[in-house]
Amino acid sequence: MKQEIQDLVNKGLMLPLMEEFYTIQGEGFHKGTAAYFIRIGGCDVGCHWCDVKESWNANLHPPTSTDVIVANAKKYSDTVVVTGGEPLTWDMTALTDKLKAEGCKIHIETSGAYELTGQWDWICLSPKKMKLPTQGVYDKAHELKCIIYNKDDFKFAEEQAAKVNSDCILYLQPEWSKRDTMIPMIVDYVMANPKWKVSLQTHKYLNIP
Ligand SMILES: C[S@@+](CC[C@H](N)C(=O)[O-])C[C@H]1O[C@@H](n2cnc3c(N)ncnc32)[C@H](O)[C@@H]1O
Ligand SMILES: Nc1nc2[nH]cc(C(=O)O)c2c(=O)[nH]1
Ligand code: SF4
Ligand SMILES: [Mg+2]
Repeated sequence: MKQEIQDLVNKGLMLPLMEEFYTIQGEGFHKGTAAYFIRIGGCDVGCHWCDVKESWNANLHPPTSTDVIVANAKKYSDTVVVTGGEPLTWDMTALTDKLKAEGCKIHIETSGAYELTGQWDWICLSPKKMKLPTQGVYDKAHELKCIIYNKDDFKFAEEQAAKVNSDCILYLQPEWSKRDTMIPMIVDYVMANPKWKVSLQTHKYLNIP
C-alpha cells in the first residue's frame, strides 16, 4: 500500500471496507431493527468458527474514505452498525464523528480486543478467549453477547459477565454450526440462570444478509 494511504488508514480517515448493506439487525438487543451495516476488514483474533473469515486479511479490502462510507450510509438508514472483522483494530474516531454529525445512531459489534475508540450509542461486546477485551470495553458495553460452541463456554460467559458493568444486558448466542446441540442447553441454562437472555442469529433464519 502507498505510504500516504497507509498514513490515512492509521489515522482512521480511510478504512479497509469489506462490504456495506442495508438489512435487519439479526442479533442481540436490537434484533428486528432495520440498520445499515458497515463491515470493516481486518481481524487477528482467530475464532475457528468465525462466520466471516474472508474479513480477516485487511489487505484484501480496499482502503475507503470515511467520507464516502458516511455518504452511502446516510442514504439508507439513521441506524448504522459497524462490524467486521474487528472494527477496533482501527481508530474509529473519524468514522463515528462523521456519522454523528449526520445524526446517525451508531452501534458497534466488537470482540473488545483493542482499545475503545469512537463515540457509540450502543456497544455489543462479544468476548473471545484468545484475545480478551480491554477494560474500557467491559466498562462501556451495553450488551454482552457470549457465543456458546460447547459446554465450557457457559463458564467463560459467567467469567465475562463478572467483568462488565452492572447495566450490561447479558446474552447467550449459539454458535451457528452447533445450534441443534447447544440451543437446548442454552434454554435450560437461561431458565436456571434468568439474568441471561437468549440471542439467535435471526437473519440466518430469515435468509437475509
Ligand atoms: C463476525 S463478528 C464481527 C465483530 C467482532 N469481530 C466480534 O467478534 O464481535 C460479529 C458477531 O458475530 C458473532 N459470530 C461470529 N461467528 C459466529 C458463529 N459461527 N455463530 C454465532 N455467532 C457468530 C461474533 O461473536 C460477533 O458477536
Ligand atoms: N443481519 C445481520 N445482523 C447482524 N448482527 C451482527 C452481525 C455481524 O456480522 O456483525 C450481523 C450480520 O452480519 N447480519
Ligand atoms: S473476533 Fe469477530 S471477526 Fe474476528 S475471528 Fe472472532 S468472530 Fe470473526
Ligand atoms: Mg454476521
